Amino acid sequence: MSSYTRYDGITSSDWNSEGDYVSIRVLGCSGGLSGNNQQGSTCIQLNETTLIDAGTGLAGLSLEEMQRIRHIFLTHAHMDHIAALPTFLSNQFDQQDLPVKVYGLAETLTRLQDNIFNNEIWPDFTQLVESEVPMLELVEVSAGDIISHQNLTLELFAVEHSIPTIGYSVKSEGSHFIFCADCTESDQLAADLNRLAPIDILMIECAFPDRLTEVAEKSKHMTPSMLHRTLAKIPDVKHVWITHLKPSYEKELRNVLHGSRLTVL
Ligand SMILES: Nc1ncnc2c1ncn2[C@@H]1O[C@@H]2COP(=O)(O)O[C@H]2[C@H]1O
Repeated sequence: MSSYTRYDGITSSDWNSEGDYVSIRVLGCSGGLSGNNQQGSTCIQLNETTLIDAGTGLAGLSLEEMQRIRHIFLTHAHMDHIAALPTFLSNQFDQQDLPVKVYGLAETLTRLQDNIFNNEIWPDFTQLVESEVPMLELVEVSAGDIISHQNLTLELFAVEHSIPTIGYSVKSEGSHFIFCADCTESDQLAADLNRLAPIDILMIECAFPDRLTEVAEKSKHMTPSMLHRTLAKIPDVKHVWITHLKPSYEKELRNVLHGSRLTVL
């Protein structure tokens, strides 16, 4: 039986009684640098070798666990989703089965190559850097792609955010997990989630309180009202995991985010 494990060790039995879903480990899902509960920013482990995003939550893996990661599917290039990628790659010197494959939209990969792996901020690990094979391979993916990856089927869908961003539907042995990444309310999001349903677990964000609706609209995030309106349109979801709370508003958001199928991570 698979289980869900959160970064702090909470397992599937805390979330649901069925439990027989794809194994997901949420290593981090904060919307920033969280000071209160040590939670890192976005990083979700799908299996022993595969992550979605490489935020500071990645630091929750042991060195040995990090050195087994060979696939990272990125949602977008914002820092809270890639912050740990450069130093994570440095830990791969002399390891087997290189390169690490990092998958993302063309716009995401270009931003990484131009602004991070440019031999100024960090070495260009897509080239040989004192290792026998390059440590990093950038693999372009697109919204609409369906990827068979090990025992998982990943379906990529575009979401509305301030830079090009994709969400991931992850199916495994009859279970279905969706990570919407950073996104704001849109008709397209509701339509895509209904098209992809039924959904066992929907991981979706809520970054700002309603009083900051204007900021949420400008930065393309969700408020509780936006989230509730979205969820009201997608009935076929068993569990909703709410993520990406901005640390400054976390207490305020936790006070208002309640509902029968909702869990705030
Ligand atoms: N117009 C804005 N006003 C205030 N904060 C913003 C604005 N645009 C972006 N941000 C912040 O910058 C952050 C960049 O990463 P995120 O999209 O997770 O969240 C964003 C917001 O916290």
